[in-house]
Amino acid sequence: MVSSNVQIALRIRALSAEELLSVPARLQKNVLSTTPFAPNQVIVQGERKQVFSFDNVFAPEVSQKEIYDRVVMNMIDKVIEGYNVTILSYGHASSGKSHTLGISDGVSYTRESKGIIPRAMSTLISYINSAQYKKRKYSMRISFVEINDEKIIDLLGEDNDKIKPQILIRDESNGQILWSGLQEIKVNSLEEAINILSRGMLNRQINTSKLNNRSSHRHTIFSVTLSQQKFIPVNGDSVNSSNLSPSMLSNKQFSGSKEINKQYEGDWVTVTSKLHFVDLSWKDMDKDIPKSVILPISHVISNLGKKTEEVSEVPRSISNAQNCPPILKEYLGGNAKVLVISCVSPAAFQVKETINTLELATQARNNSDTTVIHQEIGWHNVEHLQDLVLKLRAEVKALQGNEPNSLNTPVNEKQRRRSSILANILVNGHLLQNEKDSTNLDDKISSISQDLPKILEGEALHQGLGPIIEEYEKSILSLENQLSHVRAALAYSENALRLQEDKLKGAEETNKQNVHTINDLKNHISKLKERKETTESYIKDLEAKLESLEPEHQKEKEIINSELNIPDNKDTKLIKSYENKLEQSQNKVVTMTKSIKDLKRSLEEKNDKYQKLEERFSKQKKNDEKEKKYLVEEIESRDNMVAELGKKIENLVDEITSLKEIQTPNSTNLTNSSNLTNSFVEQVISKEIISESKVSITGKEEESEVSNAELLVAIQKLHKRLAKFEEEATQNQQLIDTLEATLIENEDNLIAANKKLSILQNREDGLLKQIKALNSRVEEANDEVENAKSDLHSTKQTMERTLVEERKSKENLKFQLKEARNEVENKKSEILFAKQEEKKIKEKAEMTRIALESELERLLSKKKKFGCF
Ligand SMILES: Nc1ncnc2c1ncn2[C@@H]1O[C@H](COP(=O)(O)OP(=O)(O)OP(=O)(O)O)[C@@H](O)[C@H]1O
Repeated sequence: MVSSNVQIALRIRALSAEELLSVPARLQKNVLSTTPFAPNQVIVQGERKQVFSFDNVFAPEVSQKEIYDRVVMNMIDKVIEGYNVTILSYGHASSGKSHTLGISDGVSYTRESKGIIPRAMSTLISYINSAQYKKRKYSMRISFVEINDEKIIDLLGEDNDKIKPQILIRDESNGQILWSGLQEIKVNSLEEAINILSRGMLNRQINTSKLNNRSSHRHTIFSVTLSQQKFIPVNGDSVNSSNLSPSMLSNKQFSGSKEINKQYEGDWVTVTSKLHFVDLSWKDMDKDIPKSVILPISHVISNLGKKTEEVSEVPRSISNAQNCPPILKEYLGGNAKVLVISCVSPAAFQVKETINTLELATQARNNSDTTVIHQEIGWHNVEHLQDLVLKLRAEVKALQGNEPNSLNTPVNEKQRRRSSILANILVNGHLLQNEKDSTNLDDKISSISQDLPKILEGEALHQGLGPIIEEYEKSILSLENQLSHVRAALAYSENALRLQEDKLKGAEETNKQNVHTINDLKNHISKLKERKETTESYIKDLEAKLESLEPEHQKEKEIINSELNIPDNKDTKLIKSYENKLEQSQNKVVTMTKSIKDLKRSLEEKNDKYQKLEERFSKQKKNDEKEKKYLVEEIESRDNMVAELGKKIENLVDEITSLKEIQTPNSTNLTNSSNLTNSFVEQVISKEIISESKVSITGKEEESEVSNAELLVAIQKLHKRLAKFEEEATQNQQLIDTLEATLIENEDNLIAANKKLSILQNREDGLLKQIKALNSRVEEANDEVENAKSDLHSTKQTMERTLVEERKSKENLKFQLKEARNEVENKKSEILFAKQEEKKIKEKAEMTRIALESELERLLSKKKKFGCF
C-alpha cells in the first residue's frame, strides 16, 4: 500500500510518427510491457528483466479522458473539500509530460485530446457554478511560472524584462514558501482560465525558443488558488464538521472575517486551497547525468509523501538548482494530496532514461514505506555494489575488532555477521568481469579448499568454531556456484565486448568507407566544380556571343525603327513601339478603309446621280425630239396653210381684179379700189376663216356681192394670224434652241461626270493600291515584330534554362555536400558513442577487478587469520 497522500502513476506514451520515421527499426523495439494479470506493474526488458509497481499504469492506448477520470477527477474533489493538491508530471525529455498536463500545444477545452489542466479547470468551474455549492462564495486566481536553472519567469507577465517585477521566493522557517512579484490573475469563467493558460503557454514557447534548449532542466508550475467562503452559524445547528477540511485544520488557513447575518448569527470562514500542476523536466537523462542536475529532482521525488518538516534540505552546494526543491517542498509536503505521473517512452533507444524515471518513482514509493519492489540488485549498478563493499568492510572490521571476544559473543550473532560477510562476498563475486579475475578466484578457492582440512584440524581444536567451519564449507560451495555464474556473466560481458569491438570495427570500416565516400564526393564535387566552371565559361561565351550579336541586333532594330519610325532602342521599348506603330497602322488602315468606304459611297451616290441625270437627259432628249418633231410638223402644216392661204389670196385678188374688170365700176371709186380691194380681201379671208368649214371658198366666190372691205379685214386678220404663227414659230425655235443648249449642257455635264468618275476610279485604284501597300507593310512589320519577339524569347529561354541548370547543379552540389557532412557527422557520433561505451565497459571491468582483488586479498588475510586458529 502506498501512503494515501501520494499516488504514483505511470504513463507510457506511444511512439510518435516522427520517431517511427526517423529512428532505426531495431531501436523502435518496445521494451515496456504490461499484463492484465498485474495491471499495476510494468516489465522492462532491458539488459535484464525488471519489474516495477505503481498505483496505476497507463498503457499507450489509454486516452487523456480515461487518465483524467481514473486518477485526476477525485483530486479535484479534494480541492473543493479544501485540500492542497499537486499533480506532478515528470520524466525524460519528450516523454509526454506536457502533453499529459495539456500544455504541449494549442489549448482547447473542446478537443478530445485535451490534457489534465483544461479538464481540471472545466470541472472546478462547473463545481463552483453547480447548485450544490451555490451558497458558498468563491474566488479563483491563477498563476503560471517557469523555473529554469537560472531564474523564475512569470509566464503571465508582460514581455518586457525591464518592467517585469523580479520574482523572489523566501523559504520561511515554518516551512512555508513566500512569493513576491508573482502575478495572480482572477478568473470567473472557463474561457478566462483557458485564455490565461494559452497566454502562459505562448510565453513558454517564446522562452523555449529564447533559451534555445540551453537549460538543463525547466519546470513549469500552473497554480490555481481557490478561496471559498462558507457561513458557519454560531449556534452550530447546521455546522457540519465534515465541511471543515483538514487543510483548514492543519494549515490554519481560515481567516474569519466576521459578518453578522441577520437571520443567522455566525462567521464567514474563508478556506483557501491550492491546486498546482507541475511539469518537472530535465534533459539528457540518458547521459551520465551530473549530480547537480539529478540530485534536486531526485530530492523532490524522493521526498514525496514525507511530512513538510521531514523534508531534508538540499545541499546548498548544488548551486544552480537551489530554486527547485524549496518551491516544490511546499507543493509536495505536508497534507498535500499528490499525484505523480511518471511519463516514459516504450522505445528501446530510450530505455536508460525510462529506467532512470522508473527508479526515481520507485524511490518515491519506497519513501512511503509501504511498497514492495520487485527489483533485482543490478549487476551493472557499480555504485550500489561499491557502497555494499564499504559497508561489508566496516562489518569485517567490526568483526575483527570483536574477534578476541568472539567466543563470548553469542553464536547466533556471530553466525549472522559471518553469513552477512560471506553473502557480501558472494554478491561482490558478481562483479567479476574478466577471465583473469575469475581464474585468480578459482585458484584462490582451490587453495582455500586445500588449506581447509588443515584449518579444520586446527579448528577442531576449538569446539566453538564448528559452526564456522560448516559455514565456510557452505560458503565455498556457493562461491563455486557463484563462480559459474560469474563465468557466465564473464562470457556475456566478453560477448558484449566482442560485439562492441565488432561494432567498433564495423564503425571503423564504415568510417573508412565514409572516407572513401567523402573522397568520391570530393572528386565528384571537384568534377562538378569543373562542370560548373565549364558551364560558367559556356555562359560567358553565350553572353559574349550575345554581346557580339547585340550590335547586329541593334542595327536590325534601328532599321526596323527607321522603317517604322520607332525611336526606341531597348528591346522592350522597341516591341512596345512596334506594337504602338502596329496599332497606329491598324488605326490608319481602319481610317483608310473608312475613307475608302466613304469614297465608294460617294462614288456610288454620284453614279446614281449620273444615271438619273442620264435618264433625265435621255427622257428630255426624247421629249425634245418629240416636241421638235411636233413643232416641225406644226410649222410645216402652218407653212402649208400659209402657202395655201397665199394662193387663195392670190386667187382672190385675181378674181377681184377680174371682177373689177367685168363690172366696170364707177371711176370715182377707183381711187379707193386698192383699199377696197384690201378690205375686201380681208373680208373674204375672214369670212373664209370664220366659216371655214361651212362655206367653201368656191361657194363664196359665188357671193359676188362680198365687199372689198370685208376682204381686207379678212386679209388683215389673216396677216395677224400669220404674224402670230410666225411669232409662235419663233418661240418654238427659241425653245428648240434652249432645249438644244440644255442638251449640249447635259452632254457636257455627262462628259464632266464621266471624267469625274474616271478620276474617282483612278483615286480609288490609288487608294486600294495604297491600302494594299500599307497592309503588306503592316504584315511585314508584324512579321518583324514577331521575329524579334521570338528571337528575344528564345534568347531569354536559353538563358533561363542555363540559369536553372546552373542552380540545379548548385543545389545538387549543396545537397550532396550536406548529405556527406551529415553522414560524416553520424559516423563520427557513432564512433564516439562506441568509444564511450568501450571506455565505460573497460572502466567498469577495471573497477570490478580492483574491487575483486581487494576482496580476495581480504579473503586471503582472513584465511590466514583463521589458519592461525
Ligand atoms: N500519449 C501521447 N499521445 C500522443 N502524443 C503524445 C503523447 N505523449 C506525448 N505526445 C507527443 O509527443 C511530443 C512530446 O511530448 P511532450 O512535449 O508532452 O513531452 P515533454 O515530456 O513535455 O517534453 P519536454 O520535457 O522536452 O518538454 C509532443 O508532440 C506530444 O504531442
